[in-house]
Amino acid sequence: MPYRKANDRVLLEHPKAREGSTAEILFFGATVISWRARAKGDPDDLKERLFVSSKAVLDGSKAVRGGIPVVFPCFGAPEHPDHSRLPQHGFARNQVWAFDSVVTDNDDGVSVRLTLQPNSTVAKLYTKDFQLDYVVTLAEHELSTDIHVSNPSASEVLDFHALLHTYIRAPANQVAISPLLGKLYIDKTERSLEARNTLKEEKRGTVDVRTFTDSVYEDAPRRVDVSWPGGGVELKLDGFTTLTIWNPQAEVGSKIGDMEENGWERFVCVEPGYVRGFKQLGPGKTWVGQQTLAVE
Ligand SMILES: O=P(O)(O)OC[C@H]1O[C@H](O)[C@H](O)[C@@H](O)[C@@H]1O
Repeated sequence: MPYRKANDRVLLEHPKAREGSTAEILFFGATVISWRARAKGDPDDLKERLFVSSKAVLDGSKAVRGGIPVVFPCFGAPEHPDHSRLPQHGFARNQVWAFDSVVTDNDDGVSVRLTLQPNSTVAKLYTKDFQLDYVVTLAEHELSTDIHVSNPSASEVLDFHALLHTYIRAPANQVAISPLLGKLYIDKTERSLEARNTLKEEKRGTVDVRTFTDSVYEDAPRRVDVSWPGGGVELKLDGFTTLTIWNPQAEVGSKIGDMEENGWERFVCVEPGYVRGFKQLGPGKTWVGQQTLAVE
């Protein structure tokens, strides 16, 4: 059986290889907290590809610092009246999701679906109807995480942001991210509100995170290359409109309580999303954002 369910998580195991790729998903936040995989053609290269802080809290009392937290329905501090009582990045990363089903289970890989619907905790903060389905698929060299947002309402529009806050394990000071040349972005490291609201144009052929970086690019590319000497991960994206690149460096990272010592040196967050303007989803409609990570 290529998946194992425990009380608080599900473990996916690739069926083919004797010691194949694995992924681990906490029901809390539907947070993927581990993805071990090897690069194609490199049998000795099985290793962890996601960063989770050693100080991350995994008992469900706070969002996980690392892995792939799911951000919904607001990114950052709430701006929309429907979100006014929500914390930063919304509630999806702080709720226990239900294990729904095994979607596929064959020689290519294994795929499971987790779901989140309104519950009594969410209802205290947020009154809109919604249905989230999250399908996580483990293949030999790839991990796909697809978020489906549905609006069950018969009459109301659902306004939301959605984002996958992917912490890629990487030597942060050596990563090169492309292709972002010429893309417009918001620089959230700017001090004044005016500067934060002014679009900049990316002039670099490859983007690095050697200084504190918090950039929200418009017009997300369909493929993003994150590489460093000796390694890399490619992201294939569909449905997303923005790409956020975040690394707090010591300047901000040292103030994050659940960040391990010098943790910012060991990851870059590459975050496909729909976070510039709200997705306005009509009654009965579904929006899908798909991310596939592949070891290079
Ligand atoms: O500390 P968190 O709430 O998990 O947020 C961590 C980071 O998430 C995103 O990358 C945002 O662009 C950053 O502004 C934020 O600091």
